[in-house]
Amino acid sequence: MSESFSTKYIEIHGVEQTFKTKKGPFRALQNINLTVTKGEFVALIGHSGCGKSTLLNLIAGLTTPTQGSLLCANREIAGPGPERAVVFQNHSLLPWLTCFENVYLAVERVFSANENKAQLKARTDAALAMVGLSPAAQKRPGEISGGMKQRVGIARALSMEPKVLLLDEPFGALDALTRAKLQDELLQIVANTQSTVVMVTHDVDEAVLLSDKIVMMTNGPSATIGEVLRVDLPRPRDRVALAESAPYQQYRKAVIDFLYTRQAHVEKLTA
Ligand SMILES: Nc1ncnc2c1ncn2[C@@H]1O[C@H](COP(=O)(O)OP(=O)(O)OP(=O)(O)O)[C@@H](O)[C@H]1O
Repeated sequence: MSESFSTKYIEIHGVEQTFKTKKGPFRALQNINLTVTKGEFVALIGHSGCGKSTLLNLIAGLTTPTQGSLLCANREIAGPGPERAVVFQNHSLLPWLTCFENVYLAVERVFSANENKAQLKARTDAALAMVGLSPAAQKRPGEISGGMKQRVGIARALSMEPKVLLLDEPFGALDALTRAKLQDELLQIVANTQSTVVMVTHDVDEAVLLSDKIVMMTNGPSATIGEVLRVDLPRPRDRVALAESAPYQQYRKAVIDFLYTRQAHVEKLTA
């Protein structure tokens, strides 16, 4: 197997997604072609309603395309799988379980066939430690902040050791300071775990700060990929130093130009 072949983690070929609606078929996406390589951080950005979540759901295997194909690690994506963990904006934790139990549930599902309880517990502890949540392990979601809940969601996803981490606006509901802190933590975690990440965002700065590649989508209906911007900023990235740098500003401007000049449609974007 050649190196370039084996490092393609996600391949999307000619994908179209049409929904059945009361008013007839609605084509949300058309002709989507994209490759995400191992260890790459990809941001999906575009105006509200263009189809970012639809595309992420297809990669997650929560839906199937009406045309085209999606592969993960050279295998057709035919449904959800532990190699593709999803973190949603609303953290979707089970409120009656502690943070530890929420993560343990996922660990158990993926590893219980081959590992004993002590090993599963160690994995859970390690995932919570990775997001700095060991002290809150025995608390329930109702007893912790929104940012902490989101960290539990990320810990739960990471605990499954997924090949790909799929993030659907994971920080969208958080205040600016918490959001910045979690972005920095995510950068650190991704550097440590070498994870492959696809993240939906509305935030231009978030996309430039985190990504290796920004996939800019045209407006729907029948949205497609308008442009892919490669972000060649060195890592580790420091938000304060970067904000002043000329290359950062150029990447930022390229995304803003695409969104506001070429796909003008003002809604919900943070620039
Ligand atoms: N199950 C569905 N049935 C019918 N239409 C749908 C369905 N899911 C999504 N759509 C439509 O497909 C389009 C894309 O939706 P999607 O949620 O993927 O956009 P988005 O870019 O993620 O939006 P936002 O940024 O606001 O979250 C929208 O017009 C939406 O109304």
